[in-house]
Amino acid sequence: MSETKIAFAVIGGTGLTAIEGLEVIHREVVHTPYGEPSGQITHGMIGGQRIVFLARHGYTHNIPPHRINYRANIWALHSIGVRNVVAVGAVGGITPQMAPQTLVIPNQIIDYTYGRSHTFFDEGLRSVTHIDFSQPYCPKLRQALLNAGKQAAIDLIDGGTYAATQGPRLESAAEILRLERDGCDLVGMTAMPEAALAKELGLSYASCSVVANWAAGKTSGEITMSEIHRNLVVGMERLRQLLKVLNCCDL
Ligand SMILES: CSC[C@H]1O[C@H](OP(=O)(O)O)[C@H](O)[C@@H]1O
Ligand code: HPA
Repeated sequence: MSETKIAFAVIGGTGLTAIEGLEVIHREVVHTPYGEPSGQITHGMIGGQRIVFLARHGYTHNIPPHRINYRANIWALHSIGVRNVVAVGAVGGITPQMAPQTLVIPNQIIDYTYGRSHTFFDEGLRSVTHIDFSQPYCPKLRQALLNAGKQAAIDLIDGGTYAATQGPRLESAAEILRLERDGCDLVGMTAMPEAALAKELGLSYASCSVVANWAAGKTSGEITMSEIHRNLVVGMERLRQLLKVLNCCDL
């Protein structure tokens, strides 16, 4: 375990395979009982704070959402002393306020994924353990992110329900209408089981979702990767400014 306290970990997704401006201290290989994480853990400094970074899809973005070893990633972060996890994810916007380039701090999740290794309580002495998941995201860490937004003058949407779909394909327009009827505001493919695994290990976990596109059927025409990447470039720069002032000291 590292000597200096880690203020928080960032799990980066699409559009965030590295944090520009992060002063890298070292990279650490961590093995876990659940297999290998998505890559090495990068230790560094941002805004005068010690943080770690892990690229969820790998540093070359070669692991699709349904094949990510979520258990290894969360276990690895926990094992090196991480207590606060900021999960960054690209999402499609479903409800009208969720326009491309917007940053959202979601407060709820609905899980539509299947076939993923989704729990640490699978076998052994504590196999029958049922964690409370009424608040999937840590309210204190969410508030810290919202405070950072105020401090850095970055508009953030406070709250929203994230639909976690299986992918890797995007959704049909009818699927998005169904998610909307279910009460979802955003759609992405990685919040589950990541959020639940973090909670099983007692980590504070919150997310900053960066809206990359209008979800399927919300505009005419197809969703293109070039549109997604263009919007993520803008959104991720705002995210970087947010991370610089994020204060997790009082959590
Ligand atoms: C069309 S991009 C879809 C891809 O991007 C998101 O990844 P992440 O959540 O890791 O930023 C989404 O969940 C999909 O995996
Ligand atoms: O429209 C989307 N659907 C699912 N995941 C996504 N990640 C970015 N955009 C989307």
